Amino acid sequence: MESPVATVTQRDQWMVESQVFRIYELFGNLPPKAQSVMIELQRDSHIEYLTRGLRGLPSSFCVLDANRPWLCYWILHSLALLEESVDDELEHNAIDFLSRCQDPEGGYGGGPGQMPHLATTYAAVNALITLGGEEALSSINRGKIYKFLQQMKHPSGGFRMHDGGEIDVRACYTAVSVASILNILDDELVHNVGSFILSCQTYEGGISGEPGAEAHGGYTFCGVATMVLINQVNRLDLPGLIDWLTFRQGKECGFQGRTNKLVDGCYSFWQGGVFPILQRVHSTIDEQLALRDDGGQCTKDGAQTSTTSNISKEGKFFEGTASPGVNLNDIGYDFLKWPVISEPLFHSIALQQYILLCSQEEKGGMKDKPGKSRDFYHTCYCLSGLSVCQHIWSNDEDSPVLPRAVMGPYSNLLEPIHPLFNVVLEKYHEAREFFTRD
Ligand SMILES: CC(C)=CCC/C(C)=C/CC/C(C)=C/COP(=O)(O)OP(=O)(O)O
Ligand SMILES: [Zn+2]
Repeated sequence: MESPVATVTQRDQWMVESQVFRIYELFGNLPPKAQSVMIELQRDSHIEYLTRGLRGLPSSFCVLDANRPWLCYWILHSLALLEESVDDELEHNAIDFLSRCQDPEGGYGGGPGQMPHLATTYAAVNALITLGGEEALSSINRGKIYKFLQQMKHPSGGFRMHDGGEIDVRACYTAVSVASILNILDDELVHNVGSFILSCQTYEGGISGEPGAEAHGGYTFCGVATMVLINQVNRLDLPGLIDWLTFRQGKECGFQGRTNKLVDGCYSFWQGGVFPILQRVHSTIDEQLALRDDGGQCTKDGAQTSTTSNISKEGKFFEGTASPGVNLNDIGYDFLKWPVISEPLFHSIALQQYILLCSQEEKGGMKDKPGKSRDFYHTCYCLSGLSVCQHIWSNDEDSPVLPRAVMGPYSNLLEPIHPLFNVVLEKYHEAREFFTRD
């Protein structure tokens, strides 16, 4: 039987060839001026668009009234990726606003006085971590957030988005991501989360929002990142996941969110962002592939059916409890040191071309695709995806990014992110130090 590795590599090769051909066809048709303008990241225009958005936040987003912590995160994270800081007044206003979104009983709502919600809690916490500094970080009431997370925990193992709300993979990710980055993740919160996510991996290989639904990029990122953070990534069928994921990069060079749908700039992160995670769990992938070659059953609980004793360092599975000797709250930090030996399984230059040529607005901001309007959500996730593409060839956080990894001039280079939390790496380290000191 042909090895699944060979299949992935072969398909990857075909994909690369067709994309390279397609992009030169597209790019070659642009007038020379447009080529040089568009291939460059319009850094100043993006900064202006984002800063204007942040200034207008208190008054101009009535239609997104329940999403204002998200707007803070999308804008602040985009600015941080562009290595741009905000002035003291804007920073103070953002901290003050987010503090007013914090529920006295724990968690953050979509606006002051609104019911706490896991998605806006994730957004608020990531926004404050992105701002950094004593005022922002100490404004987060971790004890109350822990209580809120306990209240959202459902007997199935999953989490509800809010009181009486939906139970899905997004809720698992936002709860686990917040708990992990704030150093409050424990066995009680983790109990059966892995089984819930496992029940959402579909026959296609990707992950859906809830059992029985369709695999989708947004939920796939959430599911994979959560499984790593709870040390259970080996329970997923990783070769199946890679197969699904690699086929989501289309001939337009961008990613689609699900089979037979159109590509969209935001999936540059939701799909593209899974690859740097997979690169760090290569030994678990190899183990699952070896199990297939051995004729062993490569079930979703691969570690349990392994015929070998060679269980990889990362992702040992112990249901309901942390693996002995593993501190759950250290996984996100240790993950950064896990060795990267495989090359990315997608075409990172082609994706940068899609982002810069098709998603970028010359006047600032990014969008789904040509013909659509720019918005802060797409700006955040296109820039996050662009950063992933540029840094994916670097083996560790200290090795420099080579010019050939960056599409366009080297000045296009963005700050690196922590792949599991999607916050700028430097901001992550500051938060880690702050929340682990006693
Ligand atoms: C951290 C966090 C809260 C993550 C959210 C993840 C995320 C983006 C989920 C996507 C949800 C979804 C099914 C969109 C489909 O939209 P569509 O039908 O308009 O788009 P499509 O045609 O591209 O599938
Ligand atoms: Zn989109």
